[in-house]
Amino acid sequence: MTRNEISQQIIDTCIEMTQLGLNQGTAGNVSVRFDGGMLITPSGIPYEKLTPDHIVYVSSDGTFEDGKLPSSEWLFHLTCYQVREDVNAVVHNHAINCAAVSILNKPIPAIHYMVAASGAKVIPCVPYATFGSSMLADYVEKGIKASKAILLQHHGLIAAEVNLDKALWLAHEVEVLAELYLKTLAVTPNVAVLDDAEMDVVLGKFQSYGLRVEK
Ligand SMILES: C[C@H](O)[C@@H](O)[C@@H](O)C(=O)COP(=O)(O)O
Ligand SMILES: [Zn+2]
Repeated sequence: MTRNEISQQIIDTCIEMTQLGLNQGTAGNVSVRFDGGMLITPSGIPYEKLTPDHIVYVSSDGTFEDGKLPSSEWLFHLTCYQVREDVNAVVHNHAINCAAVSILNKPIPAIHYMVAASGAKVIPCVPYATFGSSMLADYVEKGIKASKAILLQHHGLIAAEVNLDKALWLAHEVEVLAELYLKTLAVTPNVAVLDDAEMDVVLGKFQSYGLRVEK
C-alpha cells in the first residue's frame, strides 16, 4: 500500500474511533508501522479536518518531517513498535470507561474471558506520567510488553495490534470490558474473576480465533 493509502486509513480509523464513542475532541492519536519508522496523526488537529498530507512520518530515531508536528505521544507509539514485533498499528484514546478505571488506578482483571483478546490475563494500568513525556513512554514499554492493551493512569487507553482494524476492535473491546468492570464494582468490591487455568485455555483459543483456513 502507498503512503497516501495508509494515511487515509489512519484518518478513517480516527473518525471511526470518534463515531464509536471512544474519543472526544482532539484527544487520541493513531499510527501505523511504516518504512522502518511510523506514520502518525499530527498533534492537535481535529480528525474531521485531516487530509493524508497532515499525517507525519517519524523515523526510528524520532526525527520527523520539516513543517509537520507529530502527535505529542509519538514516543510511546514508536516504543510500542520497538518492543513488539507483532504489532503494526497503535491506537490511543481517552475512552470514558477506560479513563474512569485508570483513575481508580486498577488493572482490568479476568472478569470476562474477552480480557484474553489483549494476549494477557490482566489488562495492566501503567502509572501516571505527563502526556508526551519519556517517563510515560518508559511505563508504556513495560505495560505493552505484557499486554496488547493497557490503561494509562489518569489518562486513557492504548491498543496495539497487527493492523488498524484489529487495533480499533481491541480498543472497543477494552472499553466494553472497562464498562463491565465499573458496573460490577458498583455492586461489589470483590468482583469474581476467571482462574488462571481457564484464561490459559482462552488465550490458546485466541491464537487461532478468526484465522481463515486456506483451501
Ligand atoms: C493533551 C493531549 O490531548 C494528550 O492527552 C495526548 O495524549 C492526546 O491524546 C492527543 O494529543 P495529540 O493531539 O498531540 O496527539
Ligand atoms: Zn491522550
